[in-house]
Amino acid sequence: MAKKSSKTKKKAPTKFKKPDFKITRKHKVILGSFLILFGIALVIAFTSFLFNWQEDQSTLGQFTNRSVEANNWLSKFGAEISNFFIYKGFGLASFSLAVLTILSGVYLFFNLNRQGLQKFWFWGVLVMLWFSTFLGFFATDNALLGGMIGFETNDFLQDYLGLAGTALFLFFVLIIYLVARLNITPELVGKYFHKTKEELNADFDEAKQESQTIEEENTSVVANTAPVEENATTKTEAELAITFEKKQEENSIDIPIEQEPTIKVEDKPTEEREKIVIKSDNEEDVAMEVETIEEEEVDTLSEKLVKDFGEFDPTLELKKYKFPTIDLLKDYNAGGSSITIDQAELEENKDNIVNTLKNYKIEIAQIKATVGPTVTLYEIVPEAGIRISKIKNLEDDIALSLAALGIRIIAPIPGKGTIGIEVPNKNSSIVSMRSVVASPKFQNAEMELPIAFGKTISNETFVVDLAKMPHLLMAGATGQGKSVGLNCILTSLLYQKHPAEVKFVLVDPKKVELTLFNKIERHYLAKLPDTDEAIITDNTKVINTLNSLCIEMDNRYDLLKDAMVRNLKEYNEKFKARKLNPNDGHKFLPYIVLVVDEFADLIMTAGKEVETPIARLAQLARAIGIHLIIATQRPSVNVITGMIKANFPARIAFRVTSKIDSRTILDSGGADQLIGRGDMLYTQGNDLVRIQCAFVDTPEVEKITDYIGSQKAYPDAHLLPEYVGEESGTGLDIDISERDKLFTQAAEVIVTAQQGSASLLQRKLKLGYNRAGRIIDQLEAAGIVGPFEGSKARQVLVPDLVALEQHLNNE
Ligand SMILES: Nc1ncnc2c1ncn2[C@@H]1O[C@H](COP(=O)(O)OP(=O)(O)OP(=O)(O)O)[C@@H](O)[C@H]1O
Repeated sequence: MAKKSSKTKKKAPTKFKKPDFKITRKHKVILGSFLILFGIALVIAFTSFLFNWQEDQSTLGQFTNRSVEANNWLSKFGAEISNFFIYKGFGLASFSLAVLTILSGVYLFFNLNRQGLQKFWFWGVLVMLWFSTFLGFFATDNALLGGMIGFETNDFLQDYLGLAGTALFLFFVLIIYLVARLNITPELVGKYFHKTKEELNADFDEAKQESQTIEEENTSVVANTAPVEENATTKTEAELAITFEKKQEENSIDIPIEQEPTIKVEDKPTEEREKIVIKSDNEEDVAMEVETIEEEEVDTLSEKLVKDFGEFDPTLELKKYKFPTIDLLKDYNAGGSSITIDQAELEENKDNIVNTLKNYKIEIAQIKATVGPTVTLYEIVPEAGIRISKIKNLEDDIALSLAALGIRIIAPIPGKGTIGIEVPNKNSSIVSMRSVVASPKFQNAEMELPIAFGKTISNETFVVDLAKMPHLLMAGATGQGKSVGLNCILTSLLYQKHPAEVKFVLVDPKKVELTLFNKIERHYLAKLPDTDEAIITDNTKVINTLNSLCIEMDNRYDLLKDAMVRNLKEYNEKFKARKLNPNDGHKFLPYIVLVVDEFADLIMTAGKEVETPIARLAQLARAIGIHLIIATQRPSVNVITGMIKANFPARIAFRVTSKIDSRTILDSGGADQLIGRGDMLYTQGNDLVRIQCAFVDTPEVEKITDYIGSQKAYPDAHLLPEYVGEESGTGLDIDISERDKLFTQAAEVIVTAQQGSASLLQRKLKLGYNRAGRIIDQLEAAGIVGPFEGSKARQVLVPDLVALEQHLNNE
């Protein structure tokens, strides 16, 4: 059974592939009403043409001449169109064209199943041709009967088949129509006559009964047989429906597909139902019909929803939300380019490099400078025969000779075969957040979570996708630009993502760095239920939040599994296309970005309790749209453990104090040679990129958060699932007074869904696993759900909400 229906489902998308343009419900109503009215106009014009066609002959062909008047009720238009269809076309049979037009309008207007209409057209055109040809026999008497087409077709057939042959041919076509379309079979005709005979007999007997009581027996026999026969031939709609249901029961063993007959069939026009009933003698035909209907319904449901309501728009609730404008950000290089090229400085540095290298007997063939915002990269091509390893070994000596802070030697530059020496500029320029946000690279970024970090050494805006990272580790000594870096990340997301699309969970033990984001709590922040502040400053609460995120992760995985998709993007796309039912717990899932400032502090106070959920999230959360950004001042190995490092391929190092720290974070030196103030190295597993982090000052962040905060917000911050620590679990509460606050609500959820599962409560009430489990135990104690049954959901013992209310009142 299942095999057959799945087969039809698979085939459907290719079979019914539609062209690109989309007809919405509105278009259908407009087009439908037009067709209905146009069809009516045709009927009027055709009817009038029958009476006025001779008078109107003279007006034909003078459509543009306004002085010429036609007698047709629709004037010249009516005369022309009727002449075209009736006289030159199909004669009287053209009326069926008008009827078909009206029918098409009705189908569109009421959004009925298109399949039925296709059948109407097919058979309608056939009937029209048949009648037209048939009436062609009499065309010599009256030209209007069959029209030109009817006459010509008839003439053509007669040339080849003769008069009798043509008549027989038409008769054969009539039989095809009666059998294939009206399902009239000899048995049915026989039954009809038989029934008529029976009815006549019955009437006759009844009449007799009134006068002769002796014939009573005879009448009762007839009455017994009558209802059985009645099913096959009575034509009223209600009776036909009942007949079909009866037939359904009888056929249920033979029909090879699973059916949902009542709904599907009720949706079909009466005409369809009638057909099924008459076919009732032929079981296979009944099955085929129902199968086609089912296929149509299943395949087009989401498409139909999308057509009627459009794609689901997650931003609808805050439809008027305005993204922050660029002018909220300060332009630090107002009136000029962000880069100042000092020719003298370039010359001096070049000479310095050439001379220093000469001291080590390294000749240079070529040198090229790329000026960046804070450092200038000198690319050197050494003379032939000089080994790169020699330069690499002399790295420190060269740096010392050049005597400048922040020199970094890259030997060789990956993929280029040259050697790079980065020398800080005497006058570094600030990379403003405004310049990176306004850059086309960021504006046109087709990324899930685009972040504009700043500018590279070649002055290009550096934009990466947080969703691809998928988690970020950030380290740097104090005062080197970490907090600015975090603000830069958050600002980037605020400029690109709607509140419905991304939520932040902010952990800020320093209590001051991220406070400004409190203003956008109800727009962008996520928090635990029953907490006042969304930004977490207390280390113990962090543990609950992290565990809650783990629950959210598990819930999301369940939803993804249910939706049969692999990641959040696919899930949301499917949800937007209305292919997931919100009644099954599906909803649009925003990205969640967890930002932890001062991770070292957290590890020191909470240790393993924090590390475990962080590691778990880092390992598993990438597919379900939870991304972690962790910043720390102290990149020591007991803070950034192997487990954490393994799951954070994307790392940023601001200036650190020692080479060891640089190694801990980047797995290589270099971060100790940075110059600070936002000078950073970024790696996503392979190459190191030196970037000048964009600068966004506190007043700018304040302006942005004020701008967002002043707009209409959601009623509350995004609520994460509740997590109740293990230690606070109290086991089974039999005592009514100790019941959970959400007990009644939970009971209602369980009874409504008739499914006694803790995960349902978790989803619906956003509870932690433990709390949901406890409530289930309480529900069991209260006799609302049955006992634990292994992997199966518990049985719900209360049938509906009314019974539940009674049950609780009686306690
Ligand atoms: N990208 C940048 N461009 C220019 N100046 C910067 C940049 N980033 C930071 N600075 C300068 O460095 C100062 C310190 O930056 P920030 O507050 O981000 O340091 P931090 O690493 O967070 O320090 P701490 O860990 O002590 O909080 C800023 O006040 C600013 O003057």
